[in-house]
Amino acid sequence: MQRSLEFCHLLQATCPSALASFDRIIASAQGKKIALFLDYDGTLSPIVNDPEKAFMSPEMRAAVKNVAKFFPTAIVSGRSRDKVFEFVQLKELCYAGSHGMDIMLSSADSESKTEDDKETKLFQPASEFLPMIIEAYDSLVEATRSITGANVENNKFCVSVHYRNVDKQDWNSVAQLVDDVLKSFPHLKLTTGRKVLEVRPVIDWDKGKAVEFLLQSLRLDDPESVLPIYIGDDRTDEDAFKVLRERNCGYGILVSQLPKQTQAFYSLRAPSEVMEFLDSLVRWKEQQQPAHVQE
Ligand SMILES: O=P(O)(O)OC[C@H]1O[C@H](O[C@H]2O[C@H](CO)[C@@H](O)[C@H](O)[C@H]2O)[C@H](O)[C@@H](O)[C@@H]1O
Repeated sequence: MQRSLEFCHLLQATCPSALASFDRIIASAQGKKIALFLDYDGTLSPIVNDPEKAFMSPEMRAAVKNVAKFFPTAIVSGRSRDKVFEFVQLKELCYAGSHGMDIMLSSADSESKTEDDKETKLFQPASEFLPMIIEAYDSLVEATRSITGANVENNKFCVSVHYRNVDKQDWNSVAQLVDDVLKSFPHLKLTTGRKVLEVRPVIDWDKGKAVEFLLQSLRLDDPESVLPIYIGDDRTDEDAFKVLRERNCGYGILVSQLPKQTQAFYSLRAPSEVMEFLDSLVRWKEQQQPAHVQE
């Protein structure tokens, strides 16, 4: 208990709580439109052992639905776009799957329009890698078959090799097997996340680039009139935090219970605090509406 309190102080010291700093955050949003970017696993849903069961709560879904009524909102996830949509189930959002390599500008539009219209709303900078990713997925499944608890997930333009449920003494073997497979795929690279090894194309594209692309495409790239806020918990979210910090145009919010090196400005300790933050944004916006609009 003592130890976790100390950690908490350290994190607060380097990266203040977004809830405690809420007034300061909204003060810098005065006269601007807030644009929200939300990671999924560990941010909107708690981390669980089975990636197929990482459901978000109905309360969190309602909180995201509510913020999206007031602010343009996008989900930016390492999951495949289809999978993360299956979890979130909100048509009013934009979705960037596969760590930003599969962007659908508006899922609401995607159902009602023709195939041509759909294509103009889709951005897939790694599409040429699709056959290679399928091949790598098959090889990784085969290579890790003998490791109890290892789980390979196909995220369309990238592949996740999970070791959360693998005995700790076999973690190095998983890493070695993945390295060995990658020797046959020089155009794929490895990144790491929360008890997961992520295999993806070597292209210069990440969640940071995806956020820049979304800001531009949605005409939200004027820092004088837009304040982007990105909330995420993982290493891959750091690319997005960095973009906002370097452009000096918005805030990254790291979701973490432990102190971490981060490019984020603020922190929240768990998805429950993310929900509280989203609810606070909605309450603040509702208070700003003239009475006749609220009725
Ligand atoms: O960018 P994200 O939406 O955060 O996706 C990153 C990875 O998230 C998922 O894995 C993580 O969450 C799982 C469920 O809680 C957990 O079991 C796993 O250990 C975590 O690494 C997802 O399954 C991966 O494919 C994503 O790359």
